[in-house]
Amino acid sequence: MDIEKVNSMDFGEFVDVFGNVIERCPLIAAAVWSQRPFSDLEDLEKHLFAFIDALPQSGQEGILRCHPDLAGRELQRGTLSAESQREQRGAGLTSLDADERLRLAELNAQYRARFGFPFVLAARLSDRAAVQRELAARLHCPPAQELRTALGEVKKIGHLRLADLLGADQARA
Ligand SMILES: NC(=O)N[C@H]1NC(=O)NC1=O
Repeated sequence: MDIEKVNSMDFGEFVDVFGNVIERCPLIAAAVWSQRPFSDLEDLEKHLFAFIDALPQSGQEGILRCHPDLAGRELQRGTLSAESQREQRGAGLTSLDADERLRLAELNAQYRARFGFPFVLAARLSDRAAVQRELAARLHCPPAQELRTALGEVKKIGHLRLADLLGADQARA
């Protein structure tokens, strides 16, 4: 998919295609649509991320709260978004044994109790051992620093999802 195609999308198509670049936050794609035309993929990404950066802390925390836990109940129930399912499977989180699942559930709960939002990590850049290690380490970070780290992970996830969307059609072209 090239940038001309992106710039020619009407609102509905644009939100359909880019609405889950930021997990379960289609409002962000909806907001940047009116900022077309984009000069390239990086420009589109810049607008999406600038929207996140401009939000008050409550909005940024809201974005984090839209993310499902890693190896959490939604994975067990099969109710994840297609993107999240792929990412979590890729990191080996669908094949944890019972002890690993329990340990992650405990750490996820401690993290949520401390910060008030779920632990977010770009699973595609990680694996099951690193997820647990990172979660245990980030549990001890100061809240303001942790909010910045978590939003950085949201952007890494978004960057990879955008690359998938724009790379997929290039392969077909
Ligand atoms: N909690 C969390 O990090 N979830 C996200 N991470 C990722 O790579 N995909 C997700 O849905």
